[in-house]
Amino acid sequence: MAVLVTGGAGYIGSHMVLALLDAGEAVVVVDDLSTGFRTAVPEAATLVEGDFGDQALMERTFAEHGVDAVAHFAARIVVPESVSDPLGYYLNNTAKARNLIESAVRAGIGQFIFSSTAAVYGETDSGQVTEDRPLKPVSPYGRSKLMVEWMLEDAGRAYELRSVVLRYFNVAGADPKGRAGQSTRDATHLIKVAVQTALGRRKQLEIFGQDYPTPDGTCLRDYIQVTDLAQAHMDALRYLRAGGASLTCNVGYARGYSVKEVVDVVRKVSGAAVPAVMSPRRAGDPAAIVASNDRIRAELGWVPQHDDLSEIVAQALDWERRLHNRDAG
Ligand SMILES: NC(=O)c1ccc[n+]([C@@H]2O[C@H](COP(=O)([O-])OP(=O)(O)OC[C@H]3O[C@@H](n4cnc5c(N)ncnc54)[C@H](O)[C@@H]3O)[C@@H](O)[C@H]2O)c1
Ligand SMILES: O=c1ccn([C@@H]2O[C@H](COP(=O)(O)OP(=O)(O)O[C@H]3O[C@H](CO)[C@H](O)[C@H](O)[C@H]3O)[C@@H](O)[C@H]2O)c(=O)[nH]1
Repeated sequence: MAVLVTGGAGYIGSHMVLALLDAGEAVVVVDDLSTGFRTAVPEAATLVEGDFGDQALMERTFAEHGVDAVAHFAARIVVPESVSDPLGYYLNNTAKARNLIESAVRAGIGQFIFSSTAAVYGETDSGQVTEDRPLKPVSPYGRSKLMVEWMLEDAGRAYELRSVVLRYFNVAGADPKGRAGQSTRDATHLIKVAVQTALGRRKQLEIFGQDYPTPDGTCLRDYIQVTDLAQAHMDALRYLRAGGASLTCNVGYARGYSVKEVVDVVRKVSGAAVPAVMSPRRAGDPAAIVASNDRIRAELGWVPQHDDLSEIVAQALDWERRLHNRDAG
């Protein structure tokens, strides 16, 4: 038995690969290395370099490795890029996911875990978002993911396929043992940008908008640590293998931090000034988005271990230093 991880050379997928290997699972990664890194895949896992939408490749890989479950992470993930290249996003995130689901069904693989996103909700009020909230994504990225949720729902009714859809909130931090972290080139995520600024790799950071209807006028987000997120997938895998029915869950800590609060924590943890300038709002940013996590706790028994913004920032700083030393070396 093996678990197939698409996008396992990327930021979040590589943490899932570590969690699986730590649990003694056999792991096959399929990744085209478009934004991922060969070095992010440990030797104990098999890396197949290729496109997860290539049905011949996937069906061969499923058979060769005795795959019993798929964890599908691979995608394009930059919201503004999805606005300028929607068809590219619908191809990679939606059309190829359709092929992958079909390949899994043909191969008789009935267990599927899908990386969805809080972006499927669109604008919400500042309260906690429950999974049954109406879904009104405001970006092609969010829509490209929501269509995969629908395909899984419909395929689950028609075929022997059960899925857990995990809607991640804002993912941050790194493996506490320092084995993995976010290496994304030209990253746009707030915590990554802020720690790069703290370490002098960027001159300053921009705070996008300070006139939102939030306590300090900057956007509120729910920052979820990447190892806790990987654990949610491990809980989902156990649940599916035990025969659990298809399920959709948020993954977040049910607590929001403003952009200014995040920058202050980065200043405190790094001891650096972190120069920040006020900029206009960024297109497509909802004011506030915070998870309700009652369902994932109840249904999957998920218990977060790293719900501490200072710890998350310290991990991101540590990883950034390692990256720099590696590049410098
Ligand atoms: N980072 C976040 O805050 C966040 C939030 C919500 C949801 N997600 C979702 O989590 C998943 C992983 O995101 P990430 O932050 O690790 O991104 P990432 O860019 O680091 O990882 C994506 C991986 O998929 C690979 N890939 C892309 N297209 C491929 C293809 N056609 N065939 C094979 N491999 C392909 C890339 O090379 C990369 O290794 C994505 O599905 C994303 O939508 C991320
Ligand atoms: O340099 C920066 C970067 C970000 N921000 C602000 O910080 C907040 C968080 O922004 P990120 O870019 O870190 O994350 P997003 O909330 O835009 O989006 C992330 O979380 C979403 C779900 O909530 C999606 O899944 C998406 O893929 C993922 O990138 C936003 O208010 C943004 O405007 C800044 O002010 N300056």
